[in-house]
Amino acid sequence: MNGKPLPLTIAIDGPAASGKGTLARRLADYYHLPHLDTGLTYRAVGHALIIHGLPLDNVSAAETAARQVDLGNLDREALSAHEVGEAASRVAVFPTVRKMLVDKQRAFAAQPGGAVLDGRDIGTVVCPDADVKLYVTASPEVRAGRRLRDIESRGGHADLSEILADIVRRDERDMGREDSPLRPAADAHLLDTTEMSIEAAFQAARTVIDAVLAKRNGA
Ligand SMILES: Nc1ncnc2c1ncn2[C@@H]1O[C@H](COP(=O)(O)OP(=O)(O)O)[C@@H](O)[C@H]1O
Ligand SMILES: Nc1ccn([C@@H]2O[C@H](COP(=O)(O)OP(=O)(O)O)[C@@H](O)[C@H]2O)c(=O)n1
Repeated sequence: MNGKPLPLTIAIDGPAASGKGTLARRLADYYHLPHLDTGLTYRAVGHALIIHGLPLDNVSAAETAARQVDLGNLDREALSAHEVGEAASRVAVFPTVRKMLVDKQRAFAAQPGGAVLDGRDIGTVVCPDADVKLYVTASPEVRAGRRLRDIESRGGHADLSEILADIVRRDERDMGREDSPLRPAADAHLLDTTEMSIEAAFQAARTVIDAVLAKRNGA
């Protein structure tokens, strides 16, 4: 795209390893928008507790860590470990932690040109007025296979059935929590990538976004 009207805010949600981050980065690049992977903010909190040897149900330590999260300084490499994702979903149930992180995420989303954000509650809570909302999903088995390949590509080893069990447990926790559970916003476009390549998912998302932009332009 070139010369597309701004601002444009794109909200992408979905369960673990559905491909939302890959899609978000691709769309941000294509539409020249800043991107925030909000999962990294929850991962940063979980990671802080792990490295200080603190239990993951220590709310006040999680609050302190959440207050210190700096969006400009999120180390994707250090935060990408599978167990940090699990820790993130444990601390993500605390409403006070969520509020601190959501405030930072909303400030990012409020940039004049718009932004792409991906996570679990972007279309429902962080950016309920987003121009485009996508809910990316895929079968748990396919998602577990993708996560396993991620781990192996970083030189790690893991067991597919354990990864699958972790993913199912994380889905249940994320969908079942009281505050901001994972669910598609009523006006989200569903994108099931179970049998879609990264390129096909990108093209499908582009079709949705370009239709929204065309409508906005009165086409
Ligand atoms: N449509 C797709 N088909 C195949 N692999 C994909 C697809 N989308 C993403 N992936 C791969 O799956 C893995 C998880 O994707 P990622 O974008 O990190 O998921 P999420 O952000 O939802 O956790 C990555 O290795 C990515 O390259
Ligand atoms: N907007 C968000 C983003 C992540 N999270 C939590 O953070 C965890 C890690 O998110 P992530 O997006 O990095 O995880 P993956 O989908 O990459 O495995 C999720 O399992 C959620 O519990 C959240 O509650 N809200």
